Amino acid sequence: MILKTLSRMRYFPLFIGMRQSLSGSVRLYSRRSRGPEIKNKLKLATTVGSTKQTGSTLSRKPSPNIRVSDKRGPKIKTPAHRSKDKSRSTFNYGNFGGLKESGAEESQRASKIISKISDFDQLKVLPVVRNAIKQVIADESLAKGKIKDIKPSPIQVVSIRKLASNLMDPKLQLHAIAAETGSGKTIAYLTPLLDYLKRQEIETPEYWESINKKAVIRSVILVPTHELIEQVYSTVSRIDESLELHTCKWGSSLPYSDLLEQIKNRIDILVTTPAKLMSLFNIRMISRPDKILSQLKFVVLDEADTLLDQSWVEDMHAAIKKMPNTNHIVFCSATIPNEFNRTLGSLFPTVVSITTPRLHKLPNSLEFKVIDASLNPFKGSKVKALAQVMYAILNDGTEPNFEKRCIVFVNEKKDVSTLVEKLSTTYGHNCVGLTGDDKVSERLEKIAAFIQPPKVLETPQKTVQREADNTKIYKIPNSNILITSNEGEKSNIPPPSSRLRILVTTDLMARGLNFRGVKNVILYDVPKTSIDLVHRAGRTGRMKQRGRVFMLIDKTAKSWARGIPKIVKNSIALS
Ligand SMILES: Nc1ncnc2c1ncn2[C@@H]1O[C@H](COP(=O)(O)OP(=O)(O)OP(=O)(O)O)[C@@H](O)[C@H]1O
Repeated sequence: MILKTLSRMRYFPLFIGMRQSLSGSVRLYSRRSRGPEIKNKLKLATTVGSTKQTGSTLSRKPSPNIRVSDKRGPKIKTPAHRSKDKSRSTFNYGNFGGLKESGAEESQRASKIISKISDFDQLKVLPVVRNAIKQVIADESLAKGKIKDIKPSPIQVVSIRKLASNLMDPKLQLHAIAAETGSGKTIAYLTPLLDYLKRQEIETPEYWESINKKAVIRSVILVPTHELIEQVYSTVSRIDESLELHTCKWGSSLPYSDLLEQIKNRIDILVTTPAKLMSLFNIRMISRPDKILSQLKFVVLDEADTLLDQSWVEDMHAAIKKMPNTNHIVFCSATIPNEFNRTLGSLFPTVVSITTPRLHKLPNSLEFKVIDASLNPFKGSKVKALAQVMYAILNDGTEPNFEKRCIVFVNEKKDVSTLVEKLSTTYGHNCVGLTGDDKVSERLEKIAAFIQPPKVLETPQKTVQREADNTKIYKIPNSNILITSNEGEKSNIPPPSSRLRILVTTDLMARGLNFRGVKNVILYDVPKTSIDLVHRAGRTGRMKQRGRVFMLIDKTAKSWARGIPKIVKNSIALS
């Protein structure tokens, strides 16, 4: 009961925060209206500000009343009181817990559809769009498959099928796509978007004639970071040619004059952030921004739980209000926090959710290891434990022909530089740190080597010949990772710097980024919430690839942190 009241309280400031910007009313989308209409005004209490996001997750204080599992070990909670289906169990993780549980019926329905549809040809998509999408996947996906072997992922099956059912219906349609990290959600929303644009051209030729030479934007994909603009645009731009569409990315480096040029030639798909889109109304050179957005029919909010978080919801809401003729709004995320779920339900009561049975489950291709730094030989030093794990990753014989990459997540931005310093100078690693304080251009440069597929090594790694055995060997519990007590072990392998590349960062890089072929993620700090855990761990083990997550704990770690390997193994959803 305490949890419920508390989360309602936490939710309530959301509307209060909005009141300050929406002059006393919160617009609600009514069931019958074609577009946004004021349905009723919420009576709101005193005001509190809304916290601005500062390039890493919001610093929320854990509420004292949140119950964490007891000392005896993590409780796998069977929330009988919460879900009718007694057989399901979820794992209440972190200070908040607080992820929406998908109902059993919803999962069963999705499983049934997924079992019946295993090929793109079974989905109602224009052949030209289907071929373009399969080509994009074949070009991008690491599992260099042949076009004919490309199959839709579960979330792509259920999303494309659902949106295709009434795709060209003129009324406002709202969908929320949610599935585990690395499950192909980008293609899941891009396919219906492309299909919509091409059908508009084919099925309404007069309308198409009336706009195709106009200065308009037909669809927009909104994302929270510049890195995601680059990533999503690199996928979207691959279909330019084949579908004769004008695509545009509006990040930090696009001058207004170039943007104007592109608008003049019609933009079919714009990839940008909400703030950039809203700045259209402040560009002197643009006299009628409302006209430019008057033909905006398809809107996607990727990482939607961030875009409708307390720190963004005002910009987001203002942006959506400027799109009066939208046909489709698609919200997309790997996590549905309860708070987001309530916001969505209140602002957009007709939203239809599209999920898969693996929502809020960590990828089952993940090996999840918990390493207790309070044990010997680390004696409480997490830096030592980290160094040993790096040493083990370097020498465990995995990825023998490629440069290994490892992403280290910390909770606090201030710890990034200290850790980079330690790993580079004390242990000689090739290591960079990235936070929201870096310029966008620096950030893009730093992550480039992690977004690209792994680099091939000139001299493949030979397996380590262990020297005379005066070194003690430590085995990480339930893993094949052996750690020696003597870090300075000499052996006939190239220095670490040429074989392992390390990125130390915060949650800023945890969302959505498709770190292609990165096999190792280290959680230097225990993530505070299940949302952070899902997104950080989800940077590896993507689209059925293997991946390893090492989480460092010490004696201050709560018992629920130790329960993660079990929930990954048993494929239990986080709640
Ligand atoms: N049908 C498919 N078959 C094989 N690979 C695919 C398929 N669809 C997408 N991929 C690849 O899977 C990877 C992950 O896709 P994507 O980044 O869209 O995942 P996501 O669900 O958005 O992840 P996150 O929740 O972390 O944002 C990409 O490299 C993409 O090229």
